[in-house]
Amino acid sequence: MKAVHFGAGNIGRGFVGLLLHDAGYEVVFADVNAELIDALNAAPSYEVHEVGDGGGVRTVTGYRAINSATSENELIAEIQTADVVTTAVGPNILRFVAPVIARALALRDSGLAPLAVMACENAINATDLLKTEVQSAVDPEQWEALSARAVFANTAVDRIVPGQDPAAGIDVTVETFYEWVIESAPFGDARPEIPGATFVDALGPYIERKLFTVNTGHATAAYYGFAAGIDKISDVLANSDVADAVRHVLEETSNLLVVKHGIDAEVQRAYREKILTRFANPHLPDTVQRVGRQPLRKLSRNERFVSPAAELAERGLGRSALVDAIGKALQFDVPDDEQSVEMRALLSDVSPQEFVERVSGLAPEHPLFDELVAVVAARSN
Ligand SMILES: NC(=O)c1ccc[n+]([C@@H]2O[C@H](COP(=O)([O-])OP(=O)(O)OC[C@H]3O[C@@H](n4cnc5c(N)ncnc54)[C@H](O)[C@@H]3O)[C@@H](O)[C@H]2O)c1
Ligand SMILES: O=P(O)(O)OC[C@@H](O)[C@@H](O)[C@H](O)[C@H](O)CO
Repeated sequence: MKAVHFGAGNIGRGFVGLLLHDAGYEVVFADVNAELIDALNAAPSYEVHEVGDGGGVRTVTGYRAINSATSENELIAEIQTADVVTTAVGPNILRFVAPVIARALALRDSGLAPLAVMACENAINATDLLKTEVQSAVDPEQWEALSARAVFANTAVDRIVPGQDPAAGIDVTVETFYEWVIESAPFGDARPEIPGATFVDALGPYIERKLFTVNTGHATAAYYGFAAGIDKISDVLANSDVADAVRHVLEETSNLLVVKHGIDAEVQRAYREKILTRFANPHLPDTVQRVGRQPLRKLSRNERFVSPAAELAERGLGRSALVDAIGKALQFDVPDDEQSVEMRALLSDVSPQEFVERVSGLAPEHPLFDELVAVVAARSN
């Protein structure tokens, strides 16, 4: 069995690549980072250091790595005969990897079993987005035939993989916890063999629970922590103001998840308590800069703050902690982060109303709109 994985970064090496390797796949990493590709190809294996309770060292062997920027034909040939394609490149990058997948599908033997395509990104229905991008890279008359050569399935991935110490080379430090949930319906009776993953009938509740608990809580901790001058995520919750803010935000998103998806309130309470212990893992060298990265993406319409706050507002439920956290996100000032720089420019160049429309995608008549305008205006003053 062969899997091609786009994005040999933190989650690519420390989670998706590891689980595919454990499942018996020959893993082919594709990445645009030439140094990383060379380092992977120069070593017969890399180590995944799982830190925290029950931690240990895992070794990934038998992989190859291809520079997708310079060796496109080689990559297309690999995808043509692969069983699985996964991505962990960031939702905004999916449009760049889609044309290569489209070209490989065009050349793929129609007698082969369909290629299983799964985007492993922190976004709702990321694989649907990838599929749309693949389709738009194909001649419309060919799409019906080509689409039969692939199965696209949405997934939710959860494992905290911090930025890595450059001295570690290609080895990766990760937390011990992991969860990979995959929607089963697109595969029918022919699911890919990935023992470390869980297949579910309906992914919606799982991806929303993950994004609106793990990622909303994480980003809240990052933005409050950054504003308080704290660098390490594991130190952030020791600040009682930050801990209160994170708990309050998670109570609000939990209310939504319980009402919307029928998740048991006690199960959800235990889930969020477990997550707080994961954030506080002192062995993970994670930073507020990584967790808060790309604030404009995180403040967009279908993301971890605006989506739950908008739905709570539509239902007449409390969302003040989420709105406050959005206000904290506006203080994220990291010169190396392009979206932080862009956000700061927007805050000074456009009115609060225009900022909210452009960044959150909400229309002025939405019940959350004025609350967001107020928080942006307070920040701009
Ligand atoms: N790190 C985590 O804790 C974590 C956990 C769950 C999900 N995720 C999600 O996984 C995705 C990747 O996150 P990460 O933390 O691994 O980021 P990362 O920056 O460590 O890795 C991304 C990799 O993608 C590569 N890349 C960029 N453009 C590319 C292209 N056109 N083709 C091929 N490769 C390309 C980069 O060179 C980099 O190696 C994001 O969507 C993130 O939200 C991350
Ligand atoms: O990857 P992002 O930028 O969407 O979010 C940053 C972190 O919250 C995220 O990477 C978590 O570590 C991860 O989602 C845990 O499963």
